[in-house]
Amino acid sequence: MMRTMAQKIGIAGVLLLSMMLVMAIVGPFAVPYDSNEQTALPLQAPDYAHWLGANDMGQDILAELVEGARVSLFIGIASAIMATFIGTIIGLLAGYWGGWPDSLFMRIVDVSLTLPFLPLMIVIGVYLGPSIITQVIVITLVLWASKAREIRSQILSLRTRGPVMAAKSMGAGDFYLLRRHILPGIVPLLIPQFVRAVNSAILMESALSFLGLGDPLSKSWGSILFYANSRSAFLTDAWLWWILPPGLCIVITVLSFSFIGYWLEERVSPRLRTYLSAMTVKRVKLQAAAGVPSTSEMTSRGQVLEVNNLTVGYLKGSELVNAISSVSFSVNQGEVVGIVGESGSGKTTVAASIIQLLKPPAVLREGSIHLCGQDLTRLSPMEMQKLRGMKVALIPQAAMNALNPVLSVRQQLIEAITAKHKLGKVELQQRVNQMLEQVGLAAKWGSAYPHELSGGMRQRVVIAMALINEPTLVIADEPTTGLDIMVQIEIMKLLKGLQKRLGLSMVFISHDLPVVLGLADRIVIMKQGEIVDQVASADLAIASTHPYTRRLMDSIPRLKINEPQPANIQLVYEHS
Ligand SMILES: Nc1ncnc2c1ncn2[C@@H]1O[C@H](COP(=O)(O)OP(=O)(O)OP(=O)(O)O)[C@@H](O)[C@H]1O
Repeated sequence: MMRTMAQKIGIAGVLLLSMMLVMAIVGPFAVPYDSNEQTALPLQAPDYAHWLGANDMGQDILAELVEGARVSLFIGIASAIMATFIGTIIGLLAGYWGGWPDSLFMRIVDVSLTLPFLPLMIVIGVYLGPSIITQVIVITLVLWASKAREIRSQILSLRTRGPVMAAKSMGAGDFYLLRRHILPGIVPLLIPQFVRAVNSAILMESALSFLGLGDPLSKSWGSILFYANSRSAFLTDAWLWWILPPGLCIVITVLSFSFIGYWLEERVSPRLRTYLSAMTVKRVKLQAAAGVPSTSEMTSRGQVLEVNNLTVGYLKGSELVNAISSVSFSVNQGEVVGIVGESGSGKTTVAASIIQLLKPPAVLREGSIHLCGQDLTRLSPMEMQKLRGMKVALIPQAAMNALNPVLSVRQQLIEAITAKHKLGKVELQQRVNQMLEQVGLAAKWGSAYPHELSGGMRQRVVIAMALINEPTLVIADEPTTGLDIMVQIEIMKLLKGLQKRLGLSMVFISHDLPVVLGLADRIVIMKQGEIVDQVASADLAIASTHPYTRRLMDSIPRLKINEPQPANIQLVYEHS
């Protein structure tokens, strides 16, 4: 069975922690601890042959370590549970209800975060008396506030997310929202928080006890170090048997919790889990890919893009399910290739593969994507980043998602240029104005923010951003989705004009055959992840005999009842 790195680390963490737990739980039966007898260990080094209990002194050390494991683990885990619990409740109340509870709790959090650790211990220790409980209270007081703040900010972001708003609009109550949407959203945050809290608490307890502020009646690993230090063990040979063992126990425990936390974080966060699995599979598969045409071979064919045998899968559990299989097509210089298919046929997966922005759990299993002779599947992320915008650009589906709401149109266009070129201020402004004009927006719109524009205008800005660095290939992934029919026609006219004027090579993706026919020179028809037909647009009505293509054509609405199907569908779009 193949294990991810996180799983291996998690297993190491569990093994290390088990050692410590066995020591804490079973240890006292083997080496009972008596606080009256084992308070003053001698200074001279023991006989190491008898270290593990064969003589009295070895037995004393072991008994103290075992007792230390019980005390340190108890304080660490108890403080972490309390700090995480209090932090979660306060963060939840403040973040979810806002208003005065938020203001009140956040002021308390601010004050708590400024509390100094040592004076707090001394003050509370004086009032309550030094004990394990006092240590748990002080450590909890120090740790809970940062947890509350993290949880609050997570909830602030969760409570305005789409699913929560949708549930609210359906009349869902607060309890339902908290149980179904908010709490599951913060669990992935709680686990690493708890583990970090255990580690911090163990380290804090050790530090307090080492400084002599621990419980004098119990022996933690920190107080063993305190006694060792007070009898100058750091300066003599005694460090090896008096300081090293408790020090190692602290390190092993902290490491074990960190390892387990890392693994648990991956377990409870599906995104993280699929990401790691996808990364593992991707490496294996791509190493296996072979036999792709050489760069010189590709260039001699004169194609801008050649996709060969592309297969991409999505990890579902431990299974890799193909979303697209053996997809092959090419785009010539100045040609527009339309990819048409019903929802879920794999169009977006093809687009994301070309621009190498497949998101986990997607795995590029095999195939090659040659852009101007370079196989994009073999480029490093850095090399690919350099090509994006310059050689290949994407016009995405939802313009609003592609634009930064806090930057003006001009700032965003300037950012797109300066990411790739060094231009002076005047040249930058000229280029931005020129691009705005090319997409049919007056220069004054440069100072507008995305929310001040209509959907069609936003889409124009996105087109301007994609074209501003004059890419060789443009991928337009359903660029008219969500726009009304008149704006769709405007955007299609704009794209067609730009394509002709700039001689763009383009992959145009849509589920709408008439829309694609209005622009594309060649049509690639996809169904269930495979290409089922490829034909020149002009010949589609006559040349294509594939039943699926014919069905798509039959589904195009006719303008008049009883009007015969036009021979060239391209006319339908142009007249509409
Ligand atoms: N994140 C994902 N996890 C698992 N499967 C996915 C994921 N994204 C897409 N798929 C699957 O991949 C297949 C192709 O999806 P893709 O989005 O590429 O299709 P599409 O043709 O672009 O659809 P649409 O037109 O609706 O956007 C679908 O079967 C879909 O279920």
